[in-house]
Amino acid sequence: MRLTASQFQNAINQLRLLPQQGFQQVCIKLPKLDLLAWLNQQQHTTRGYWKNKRQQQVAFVGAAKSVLDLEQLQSVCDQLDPRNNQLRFYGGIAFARQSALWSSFPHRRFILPRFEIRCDGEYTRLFINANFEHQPELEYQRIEKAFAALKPVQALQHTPLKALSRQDQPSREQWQHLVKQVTSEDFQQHTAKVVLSRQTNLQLNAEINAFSLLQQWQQKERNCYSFLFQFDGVTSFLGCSPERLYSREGSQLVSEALAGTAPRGETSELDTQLGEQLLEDAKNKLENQLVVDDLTRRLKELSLHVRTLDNLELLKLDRVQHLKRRIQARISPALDDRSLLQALHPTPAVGGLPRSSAVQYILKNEGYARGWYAGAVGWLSGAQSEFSVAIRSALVTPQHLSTFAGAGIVAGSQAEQEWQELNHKIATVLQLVDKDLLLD
Ligand SMILES: C=C(O[C@@H]1C=C(C(=O)O)C=C[C@H]1O)C(=O)O
Ligand SMILES: [Mg+2]
Repeated sequence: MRLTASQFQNAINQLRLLPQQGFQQVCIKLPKLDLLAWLNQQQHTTRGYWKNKRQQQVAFVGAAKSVLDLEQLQSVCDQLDPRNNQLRFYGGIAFARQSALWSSFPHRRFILPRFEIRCDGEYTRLFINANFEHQPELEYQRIEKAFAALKPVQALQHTPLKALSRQDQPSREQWQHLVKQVTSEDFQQHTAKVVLSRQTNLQLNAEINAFSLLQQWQQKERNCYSFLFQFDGVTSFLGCSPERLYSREGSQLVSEALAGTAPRGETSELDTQLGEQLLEDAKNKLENQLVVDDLTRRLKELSLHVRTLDNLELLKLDRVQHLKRRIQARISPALDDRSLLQALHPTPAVGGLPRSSAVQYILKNEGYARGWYAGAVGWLSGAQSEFSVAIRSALVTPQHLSTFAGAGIVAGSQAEQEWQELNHKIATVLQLVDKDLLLD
């Protein structure tokens, strides 16, 4: 990053002219740079990355403010100016259960980064954020220190790796048992859908670079959100998710039901055929419809007006294609992101229906802690926000990678087919880690 000491000093002088209270921000124009490569060089314990489907991306380091619980999140939402879409808190909320593996990813974690570099195609800009809730002079010292620690960008290296072992939780046998239980007549009478999931653990022969992995992954999945969060300098949660939880611009809210899956075809004819079959398939349509119904019901309780677009669309990804229905709503300006997140998450695309019994079943039976997998990740500001459902994701430490996949189990689901659906969903990342990794 070519930012001179005098440019930085100018920015600090600008900051001093602003009211020395609350959260403040200044911005400097930069030449274009590779954000993931830049992030890889930084030494700050908090690092993160976000890219939306319009290819607008941001890399951030350090934290001017951290939010760890609902009360703090509420207080931040209350403080944010409803006309400002630049002061942004990035982070996420977990699915539900935590474990030692997820120790730096608590139930909720949002940060106002110390430094953000945003790149939206036209401009590359550095934002410096300040938190004047405490002593301003101390805050200036922190900013100086974080600035002094910034490192110049260096190209990312993509090192080939080998997986030494693979372990699935639940195992194939356990999966068969769970699917049988959920599809049984008795169970179906009270719970129509449970999204069962699996954690696949890989032990690697050498150190894996999370930034390089994400760079390769997002090149394969351009129709996706792309994200990375690291809060302890070591453990990264990253992924390329096709699913929007919601985005909000003022009182306009956009959401979607993304559920129902088929693999991609090897030829374009086969691919079109698989897509057409998916659009007509009763089990997959049911998976999707249950998400539509629940999201519209919940949004109706919160909104002034809700509209579900009539047509089912296909969303084509690297290894799978999905059914998608768009949903729009007009919300009251008084409704904040804390309330929206609480109302909409977890949708039946990752939990099930009814929510509470499906989630209880998942917690009791999956046999591992989902952590931030199937949670919600994104950012919020006063005027705007954007959240993705954290699927197609992985938790990465230097020699270990856990990746996750779920499948909506409804009446008519077959255990073996659903197991294959999980494999299709993780194929993109597995092949990037080790191109010889065989799917079972
Ligand atoms: C839960 C996941 O995906 C969800 C399940 C789908 C399905 O079962 O068809 C499709 C998209 C998502 O709603 C995942 O990828 O982990
Ligand atoms: Mg499915």
